[in-house]
Amino acid sequence: MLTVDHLSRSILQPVSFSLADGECLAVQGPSGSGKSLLLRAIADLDPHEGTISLDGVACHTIPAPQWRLQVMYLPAEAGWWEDRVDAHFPDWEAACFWVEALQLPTSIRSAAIRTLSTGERQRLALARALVRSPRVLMLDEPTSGLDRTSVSIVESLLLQLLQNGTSLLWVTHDPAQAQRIAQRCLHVQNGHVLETTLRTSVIS
Ligand SMILES: Nc1ncnc2c1ncn2[C@@H]1O[C@H](COP(=O)(O)OP(=O)(O)OP(=O)(O)O)[C@@H](O)[C@H]1O
Repeated sequence: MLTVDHLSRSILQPVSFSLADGECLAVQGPSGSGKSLLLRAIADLDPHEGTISLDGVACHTIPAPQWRLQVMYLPAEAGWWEDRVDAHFPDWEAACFWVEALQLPTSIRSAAIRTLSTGERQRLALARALVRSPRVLMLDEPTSGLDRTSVSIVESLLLQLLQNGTSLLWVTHDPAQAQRIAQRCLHVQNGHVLETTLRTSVIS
């Protein structure tokens, strides 16, 4: 269980909520409202006030890199620091499972990052996160650059992850997607966060 208690930073007003194992919370709100600030603070990537804990262990009590492996933030545009794809995957065999699950060709291994489409890079970044098996995965618009088929593939895969106990915080600008993936939603507006209940259940 992830617990966020009076978390605040810069424009982000104090927010408290919890996220159970295997639960998905949608995060919605206008551009510039503070959604990424919220997720980055939870990943302990930026200074913040308040307490964040995972199964009762507060993030400030463990080294930040260790926390970020368990409570992982995947930005809308992931960073790439090497030219070739496989240079970002220390264990390519393990990565293959996720690469194939995301319906990317395994030949992508030897591709140059700069030659990939936005959608390919987006799915590859997701594979890079999934191979590390985070307990909580925070996704910043993970399907924004994808066609409908790829969106369905990503949603189905993440649903399986939920069923296996991974927790998700999922930023989306698509209200229909929020309805499909989550039962609860955090609405962010001018740094204020309001929790609401969504009507329908997770993806079928
Ligand atoms: N490190 C920072 N310190 C202070 N303010 C910041 C910082 N990073 C971003 N901001 C500002 O905080 C506001 C919220 O930014 P944020 O990136 O969280 O928006 P967002 O809701 O994720 O928007 P979008 O949907 O466009 O991605 C913006 O006005 C942004 O300029």
